[in-house]
Amino acid sequence: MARILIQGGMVLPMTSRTAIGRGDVYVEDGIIADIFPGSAPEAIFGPDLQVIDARNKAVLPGLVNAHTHAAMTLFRSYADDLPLMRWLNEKIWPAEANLTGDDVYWGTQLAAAEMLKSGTTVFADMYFFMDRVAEAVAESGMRGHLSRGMISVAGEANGNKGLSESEALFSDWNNGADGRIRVWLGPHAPYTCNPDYLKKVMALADRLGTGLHIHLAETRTEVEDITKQYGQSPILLMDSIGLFERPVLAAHCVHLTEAEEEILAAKKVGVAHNPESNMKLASGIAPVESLRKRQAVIGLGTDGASSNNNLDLIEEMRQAAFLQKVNLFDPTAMPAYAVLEMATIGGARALGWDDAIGSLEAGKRADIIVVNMDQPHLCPDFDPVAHLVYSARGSDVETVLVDGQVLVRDGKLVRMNEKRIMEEARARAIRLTTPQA
Ligand SMILES: N[C@@H](CCSC[C@H]1O[C@@H](n2cnc3c(=O)[nH]cnc32)[C@H](O)[C@@H]1O)C(=O)O
Ligand SMILES: [Zn+2]
Repeated sequence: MARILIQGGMVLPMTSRTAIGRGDVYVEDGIIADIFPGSAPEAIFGPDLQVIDARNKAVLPGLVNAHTHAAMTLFRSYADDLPLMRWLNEKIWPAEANLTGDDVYWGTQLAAAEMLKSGTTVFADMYFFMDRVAEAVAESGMRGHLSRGMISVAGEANGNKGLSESEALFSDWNNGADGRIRVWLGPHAPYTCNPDYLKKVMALADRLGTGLHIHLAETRTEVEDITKQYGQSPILLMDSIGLFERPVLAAHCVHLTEAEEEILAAKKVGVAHNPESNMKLASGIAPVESLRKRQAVIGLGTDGASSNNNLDLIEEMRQAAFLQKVNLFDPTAMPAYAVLEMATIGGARALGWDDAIGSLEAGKRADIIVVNMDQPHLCPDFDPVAHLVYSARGSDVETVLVDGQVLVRDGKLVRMNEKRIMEEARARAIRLTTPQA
């Protein structure tokens, strides 16, 4: 039996703010067996116990990246300073047309390396060649919530391919990698999937017993175009076709009326908030403080590295807080603990994975990060929550466990070959963005 004790840290279980305190987290065979306030009893110790010293460190659940396109790391800083539709149509989609499965595999490896080093243990991904994404997730030791992006606007054959590949991905990989992979369906957006197609996607999801990951209400242009085409906004259109009657993870949700906020909250739609992508593409400011007050389910995402341009959720937390505060002229809006909840248990709920991850509780999987707080920019020690959200950086993450396996130690990747991954990514990025003769 593999036994680990994370000893003497400031434990933030993310079950409630009052539960925060010094303690020992005890892991057995990949599962959190117990959390001892103060210190663990003598009986726990023994020669087979691996002890991780967490004194002057924060111990919290692994961060949940609730929306990304991992392999888009290959397009990091390839196309900047453009609005969404020009960015997609003129730069990203033409470059993506050259992608191979190997590119997606290496791009995902690069993303996994970056995410793990900054404390992210699970990511919700929507892309293509998803079997190769699954392979990279399996090898990296991370957890993946994977969806094959599906569209209907490129023709019926393409739409059907999306459906059949999604079903194959589900049967090959759902609960794969020792349960570290779950598969949902990924209809891309209302402007790339028409209602008839979405109904087919919904039927498939119900037959498989799984959920949907979609982009919704990202830009004003989307809301205008969909309203012109179908007579109602993206959220109302989705509601009217019954999309929200099953688990849904909706990325962005930037442009909402109050009635739409109510629908998202009432239907328990998981909202993936991506403040940096929304700022960079100038999409707008999602009303997440208002959604939070309505008890909506909200997670935090980075979106792809090509619209962020990194996958650092610690930085994303800070931006999420500041954006709400300045937008509402209210410094009490989106307080630090609420942001940390979005990045952990909120994200886990949005992914429908809070049965197993998102908080430190006996019985949950041991996805745990240890952050070094013994540094000038995190001193003195008033409030570890505020430090994590307002002062910390991804590089402060020292140790990362997924399923009880140590994947980052002393800030270094244990099983991944970072140098090899970067060499592959550099070469592939150049090939992908060079016009073919
Ligand atoms: N284009 C694929 C299906 C979509 S995969 C997911 C897609 O989302 C795109 N994407 C990335 N970020 C965003 C965003 O913020 N909004 C909308 N789409 C995005 C990304 O470039 C990728 O093409 C096909 O032909 O089968
Ligand atoms: Zn996206």
